[in-house]
Amino acid sequence: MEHVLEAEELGKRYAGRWALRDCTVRLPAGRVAALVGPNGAGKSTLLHLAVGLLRPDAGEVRVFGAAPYENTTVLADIGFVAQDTPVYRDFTADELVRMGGKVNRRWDAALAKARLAQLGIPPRKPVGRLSGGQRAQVALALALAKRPRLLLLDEPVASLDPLARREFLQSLMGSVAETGTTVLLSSHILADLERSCDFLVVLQAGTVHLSGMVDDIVAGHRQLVGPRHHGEPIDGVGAVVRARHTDRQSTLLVRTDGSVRDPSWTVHELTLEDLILAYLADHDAQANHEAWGVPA
Ligand SMILES: Nc1ncnc2c1ncn2[C@@H]1O[C@H](COP(=O)(O)OP(=O)(O)OP(=O)(O)O)[C@@H](O)[C@H]1O
Repeated sequence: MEHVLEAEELGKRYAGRWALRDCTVRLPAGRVAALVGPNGAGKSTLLHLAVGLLRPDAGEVRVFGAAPYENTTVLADIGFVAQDTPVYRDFTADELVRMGGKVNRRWDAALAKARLAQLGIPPRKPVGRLSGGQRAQVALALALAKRPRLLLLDEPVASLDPLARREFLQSLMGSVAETGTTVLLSSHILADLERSCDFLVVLQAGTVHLSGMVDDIVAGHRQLVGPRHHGEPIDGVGAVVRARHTDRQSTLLVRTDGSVRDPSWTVHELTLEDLILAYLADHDAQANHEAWGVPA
């Protein structure tokens, strides 16, 4: 399988503190991948390393086989939209489309114009006077016009209304299906992801907790509800990811490679959103409380 992006024990420190650590992940070609994790998990840091804006402090990241920080030629194949959609605010969308043609090898101005026209973005208004969501659409249109082989999007839908969000993700999937572009997008809006992404990377406190094809991940997890569990093995369960207990009952998120046959457990399937939330919940509670000097 061809991997577009490969990170191997990748690490980045800011002022001596690891923002990303031992990050090993491989992104297969042609996927729309979601990068999820709580605030401060290291998502932007990973994306900035992948587009060569940051230099790794440990390990390595390769995009199309090259290290982006050292090898800037690979950047022609990468489209990137940063979190704050930093387009030049004094320029109009039309001017930005024309400027893009001057600084990019491959440039599909017609594609950008068709997208912006369809979205009703005014061509001759400075983008600084557009709404946040309209600016995000301009930034995406410019990134797509570059005809990138890998598109990195840092929270692209955060400022979009629900309809625009759906349209954005649908058109993204359409454009990916047409061009074979691989996409890695960070998002906090989990409900959208199951429909639009087929690969998932879960980051938590700078490390990868889960990555793989969405269908495999969903098929490989179940929630079990049953009698109070004290760690004894359960037939059909590979690992317990998370456990919650009352005096008499336990609720477990488990990895399973087959059916759970023990009749004392009720087995529930999980949505992708439930699964991600279960992975993320409570994880750093102890460390965070210690950092603030208050009891957990
Ligand atoms: N320039 C910087 N200087 C110092 N620390 C930084 C810097 N940028 C990020 N950090 C820290 O690195 C960690 C990871 O930040 P990052 O922005 O990558 O997280 P994120 O997952 O993108 O968060 P969010 O969802 O809030 O955008 C955080 O603890 C953050 O405070």
